[in-house]
Amino acid sequence: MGLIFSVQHALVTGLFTAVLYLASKLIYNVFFHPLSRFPGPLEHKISRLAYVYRSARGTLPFDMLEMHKRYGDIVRIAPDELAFSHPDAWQDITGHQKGKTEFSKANWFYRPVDGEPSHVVNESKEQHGRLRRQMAHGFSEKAMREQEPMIRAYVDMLLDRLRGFCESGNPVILSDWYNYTTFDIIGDLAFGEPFGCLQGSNLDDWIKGIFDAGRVGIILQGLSFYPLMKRMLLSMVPASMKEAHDKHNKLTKQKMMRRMEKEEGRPDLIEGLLRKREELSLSIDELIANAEILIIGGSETTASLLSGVTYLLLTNLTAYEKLKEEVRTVFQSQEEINLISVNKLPYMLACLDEAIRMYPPIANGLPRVCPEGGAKILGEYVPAKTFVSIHQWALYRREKYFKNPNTYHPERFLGDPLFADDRREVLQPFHTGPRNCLGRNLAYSEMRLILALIIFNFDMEIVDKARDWINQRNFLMWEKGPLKVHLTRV
Ligand code: HEM
Repeated sequence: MGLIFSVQHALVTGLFTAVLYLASKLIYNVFFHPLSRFPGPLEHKISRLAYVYRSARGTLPFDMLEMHKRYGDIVRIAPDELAFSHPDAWQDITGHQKGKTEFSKANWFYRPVDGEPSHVVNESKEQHGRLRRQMAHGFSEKAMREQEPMIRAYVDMLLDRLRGFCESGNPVILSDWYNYTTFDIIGDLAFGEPFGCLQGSNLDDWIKGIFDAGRVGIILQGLSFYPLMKRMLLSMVPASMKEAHDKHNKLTKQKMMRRMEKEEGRPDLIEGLLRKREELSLSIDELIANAEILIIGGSETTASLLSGVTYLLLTNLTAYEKLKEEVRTVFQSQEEINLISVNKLPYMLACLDEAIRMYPPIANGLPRVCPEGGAKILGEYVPAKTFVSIHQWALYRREKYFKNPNTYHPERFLGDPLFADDRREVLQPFHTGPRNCLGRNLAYSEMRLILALIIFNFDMEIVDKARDWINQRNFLMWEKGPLKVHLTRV
């Protein structure tokens, strides 16, 4: 009897203490936390759960727009995180800090699994600088000129495969074919060999492994705030998943070994790191991690945008007709179209920029950490260690920065007076500052080459069922459905 009473007593006391702790934490977060003066929805101020829930549901970009509309340019989206939606936020958070400490990247987001090898995107400041300098060689103008024949060969293969569909009369899932092309190109540039996607008309298993890992990554990011639960779940990972992971790693290692056996001086994106491997103390796993991040960052982003621009053109026929006219007037044969000559297509560039605005490949915020001593962002003092982010999709859909933000108007990038008050400097899809995208020029060149050649060679019509294709959820990447298009040879 006495024992039962003691156990009951201990349970009640434990429960009471837990409830008291939680209640005081909630009250502290709302009223006494250093961020309590910033506005935001109550459920976001009290705990991280609301943010995790919106990310896991895939609606974070759209929810962020609603929150910024309601609470303004600065919103408290978690007890320890602020989201900013203003052109100046780019410089304040991601820009060069001129004599001040830079914002670092948030570990919970960039390193969701402890002990995984680092790469250029999640490295600490010093090693990042060294890696970036080396990798930059592969992104130079000279390197890109040398890479062009290889890139062109894959684009020609894409065109050949698409011609086949014209003959069959069936619609083609263009979103898949863009993915096949960009994966094959980046496979060759990062590992020295394509994935065979264009050849086999499907995504290689190795790539599927990367996508699966991405999905798991989102869950692990959210769980970083609940370490106990994370440890528990990680200990329950089924053997089959571990085996798949090991198989993926083995295949990747073989790929990297094959690349290392290739000739020295290959003009690709990994050569710079291989050349200085010892100086940079790069293990084979770190080399692989860098090649993998190039694959993820350099293919899905570009393929998404190509799908996005195609969808937006085929559902905005005035813009589509104008673009056709431009491409088919400037060029008389497809041999004239190359990485340099695509610069003669200003309307196409505007079409791409407007598509990036409406369908940015990286739609959510990539969280940074406020440095020691805190920082001023948009004139407000933000304490050290606060997570801060800029959510691109929400930023680009605000009326205060873009007139008619929900409709497709490439003209806003061509000086049309109707859009004179647009704040175009707000559009920074490749970020700004010392950690901005290294592949920006490559991405633009690749997208312009592919789009110009497709527009030159085919007339396109979207299949009716694909008309609401753009209504997608977002899990760091867009959950793209099949973009079905009828193609006719010109
Ligand atoms: C439309 C296409 C693309 C978009 C929108 C895009 C966007 C971005 C963004 C926002 C970042 C910053 C990431 C962060 O701060 O965590 C980034 C970094 C990076 N991107 Fe891209 N990217 C694109 C295409 C590419 C391509 C084609 C490559 C190369 C194959 C590439 C390589 C990189 C690399 C290496 C970094 C890391 C740079 C550093 O940390 O110093 N990207 N990209």
